[in-house]
Amino acid sequence: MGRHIDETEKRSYSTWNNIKYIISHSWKYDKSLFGIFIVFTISGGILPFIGILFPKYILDELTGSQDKNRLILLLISFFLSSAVVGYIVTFIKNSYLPKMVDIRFQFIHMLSIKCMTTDYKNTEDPSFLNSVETAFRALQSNINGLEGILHKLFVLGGNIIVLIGYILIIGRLNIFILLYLIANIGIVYYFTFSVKKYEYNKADELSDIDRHSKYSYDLMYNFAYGKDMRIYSLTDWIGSLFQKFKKQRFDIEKKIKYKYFRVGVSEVIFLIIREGIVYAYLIYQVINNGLSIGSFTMYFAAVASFANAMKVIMDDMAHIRAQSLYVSDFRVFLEKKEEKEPDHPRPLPDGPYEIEFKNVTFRYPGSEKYVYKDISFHIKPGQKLAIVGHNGAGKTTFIKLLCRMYEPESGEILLNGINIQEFSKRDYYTLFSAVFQEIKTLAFSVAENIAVSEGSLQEGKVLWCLEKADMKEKVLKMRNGIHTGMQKILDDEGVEFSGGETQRIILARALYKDAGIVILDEPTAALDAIAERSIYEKFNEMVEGKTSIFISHRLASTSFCDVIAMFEEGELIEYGTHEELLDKNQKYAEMFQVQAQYYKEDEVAVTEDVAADGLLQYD
Ligand SMILES: Nc1ncnc2c1ncn2[C@@H]1O[C@H](COP(=O)(O)OP(=O)(O)OP(=O)(O)O)[C@@H](O)[C@H]1O
Repeated sequence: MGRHIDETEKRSYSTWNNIKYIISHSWKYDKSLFGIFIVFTISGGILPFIGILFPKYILDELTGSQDKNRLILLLISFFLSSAVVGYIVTFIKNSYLPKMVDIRFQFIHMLSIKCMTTDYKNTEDPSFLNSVETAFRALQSNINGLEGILHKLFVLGGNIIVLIGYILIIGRLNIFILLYLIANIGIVYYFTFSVKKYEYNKADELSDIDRHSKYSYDLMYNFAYGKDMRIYSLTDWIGSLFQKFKKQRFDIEKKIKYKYFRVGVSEVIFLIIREGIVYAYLIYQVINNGLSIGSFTMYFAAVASFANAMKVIMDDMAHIRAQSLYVSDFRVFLEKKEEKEPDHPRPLPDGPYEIEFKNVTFRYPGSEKYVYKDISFHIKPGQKLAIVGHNGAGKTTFIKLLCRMYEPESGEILLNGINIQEFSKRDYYTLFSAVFQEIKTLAFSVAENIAVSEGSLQEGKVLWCLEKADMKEKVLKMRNGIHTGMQKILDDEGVEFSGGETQRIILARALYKDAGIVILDEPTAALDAIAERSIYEKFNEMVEGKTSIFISHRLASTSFCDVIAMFEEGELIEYGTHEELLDKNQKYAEMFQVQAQYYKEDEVAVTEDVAADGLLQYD
């Protein structure tokens, strides 16, 4: 049995651990960044001192011996060194930015792969969907999240060198002034971090709001809902929902910004007190203790810059700590446990395939209600099974379990006698050609849509499948034949097929895959009765020898199957051939008669003996 994800297990990583994680991945992606980092750190560390030390010596020279040669040498060295080092710093800044974006995209790729490969059940789980939003927060901007940390780490080295330099300079002046400055700035740092922490704590709430607001936003631009929007006057309702979510977001952001504003005000007050005291001390030293003007200027600049350097480092560290929380969410998401794959997966058996549900009990995660309680049945190799039943009877759930989208709570599903969980999922999926209820085509060409599951596109095979799905003629008449784009999202000249035509393309895709087990979950719902019959006749021929499962509400279309299973409220209530079930004259027969009546009323003649033969005929 696979293990369900425990959504309550929200772990977190320390900031240091996240830093190591980011550095080790960045090293893997782009080693040159580290060489750039060393040069940048050294140049960035030297640059501010050029601006502090040279003016001191120039001023001392001017107020002292006034040696012209020495003054010229000092001035030339000052301008040359600031130009060269300044140029290196600017050049490197411009060259590392695109590299960091590239690294962020590598992490986005990791997230995308996780989203595309996670257990299917997660995609129907709201808490999982929320955690996707939260994880993405670590990747959606240059200045925050993962890339934000990388930027800060990049400048942190240079800033630390600068800070050490200032500590040495100010420490020479007075150790207590130094300690006072450190304490004062430390308090401001504490305020800043607490607001950042508050902002992070609101992230889950914001994720939830964003998910709702994104959904209503997407609806407004999704023209597939165009008819419903107009007929059911959904416009105002969806518009107001979007406004409501935007307002909720705005209110939270307003609170966060207000907290930042308050921190900003207290920062200014602390700054005035801090610098006022230190500058008063410096002036006192000049007047009473003979501090030279050159030294005064140097200390003055060092104190002003020290506070700034320390604030920058503190802010950067607060930023790294706060953003590290998002990185933790990202990592926790990536590490979310998936259903355990077997350590030594069994090789797939050869077809034809026999399927057995053995005492299967199942309910959806988080749901009280059982969809199946202890159901057992058997599909023989190469047999065509039809599953029928009212809405919500559990037909699609049967397919989800068979395709390993969910695991049974108890019981087993066997393929040729082997529990399906003993195969790797990747291998197992290759066994199925499936057409699901929700028709999803891609905005690529007809041929790509059909051959998408295979590595190579064989045009002849595509045409053959289109012919079987009764679409060849129509597609070949289009401007670019099988290379015509579907939908207009990526191709202005893309075609919009009708519901029935799209369904045929999807059927062609299932034929193209030519897998050992065929699943059709209401594949012909959008087809008219005659088209449906024609498709089924062809499919009947195509699935010969393959194990196939058909789900349909139209009993006429399932009656050609070898055996029929009727579900009701998660129980298998009837099982047998079409004729056997008609003879039994119970629920299946009743449903069949009602539908036959419906067709008759629609002036579609149903020939009794053909119906008994298993196929409804329409004149
Ligand atoms: N993702 C889900 N989470 C929770 N319950 C679900 C989920 N999907 C389906 N159900 C419930 O499981 C039961 C069986 O649903 P299922 O989709 O298998 O029915 P069905 O027979 O295929 O219905 P229909 O003919 O309408 O397609 C229903 O009560 C449904 O509400």
